[in-house]
Amino acid sequence: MRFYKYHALGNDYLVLDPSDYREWSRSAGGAPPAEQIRLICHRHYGVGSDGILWGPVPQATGTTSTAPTSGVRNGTAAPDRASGGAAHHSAPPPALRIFNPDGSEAEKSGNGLRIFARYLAEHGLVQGDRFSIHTAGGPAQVEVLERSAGRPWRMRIGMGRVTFDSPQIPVAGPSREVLGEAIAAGGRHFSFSAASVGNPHCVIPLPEISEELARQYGPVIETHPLFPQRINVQFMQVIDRANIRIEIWERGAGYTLASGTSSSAAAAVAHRLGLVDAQVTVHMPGGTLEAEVSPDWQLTLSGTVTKVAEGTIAPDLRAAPANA
Ligand SMILES: N[C@H](CCC[C@H](N)C(=O)O)C(=O)O
Repeated sequence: MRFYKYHALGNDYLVLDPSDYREWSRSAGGAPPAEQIRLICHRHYGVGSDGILWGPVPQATGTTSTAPTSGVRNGTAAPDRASGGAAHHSAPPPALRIFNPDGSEAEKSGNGLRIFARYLAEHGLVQGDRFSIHTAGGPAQVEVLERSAGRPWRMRIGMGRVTFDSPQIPVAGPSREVLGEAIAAGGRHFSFSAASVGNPHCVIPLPEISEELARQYGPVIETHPLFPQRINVQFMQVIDRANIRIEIWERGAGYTLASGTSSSAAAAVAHRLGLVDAQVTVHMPGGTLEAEVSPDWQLTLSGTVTKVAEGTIAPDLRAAPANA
């Protein structure tokens, strides 16, 4: 039961390959039980991580569908809008499922995709510097930019098209673009915009932001009734037309040092509100990502991936106390 630990600007993940975990990959859900995910990600009782990258997911036999074999669990069963699981006859792109430390499943992860791309390349599971990875939130295009041995790799990821449409995110209420709306949380009023790059985001522009602000109001907004599938939250400070700074509270993960989909959503909202140009550097506590918004709202992210360690999960971890 091997794990491969990486971080992307301090947002760390464990890659678990289903071929190492037959009991789970052959189970009804085709993935680790939520309780095991919580345990493995636990910072004291487990290996510790901001999430699990479960892949490459075995493709359905017969037609080489590009959709993972089962839908998203505990999260938005986001349809694969890009290919709609259409069958095709070339080898399907490797599929990735993403789990948060609380056991919920996410449709997409920008840092997770960069990390999984490095894992696939290092293990000869893809060829060349350009390939795609299928996620429940749609396919992502990868380009390996730098792969020097023993140093962080740099990758560029096509994150797909951002949408501000309430039904796609989802945000409760009439169908509309969610821009500059009011929300009350924790006794305070904010103006927010919402976006999806496959997973849901609530972006709150403010003149001043801080970790304390994210930790105080993030959890209340994450679970606000406006957001039926919960939501990732970014408090955003616009520095100038080419730089923004965000503090992040992630759905199902809490406070994180960096987030690719959060960077994408924040850059897209800032651009949609006319606050920044199409190329934006996103500054986070863990480091910076370069985001680019195309005229048709396709998001591209570039950033590093650092390998931390690899090892074996001990059998007794799986029997740890229920209150872990
Ligand atoms: N917590 C997120 C998934 C991880 C996103 C983040 N780590 C990234 O790099 O995009 C969600 O439930 O949608």
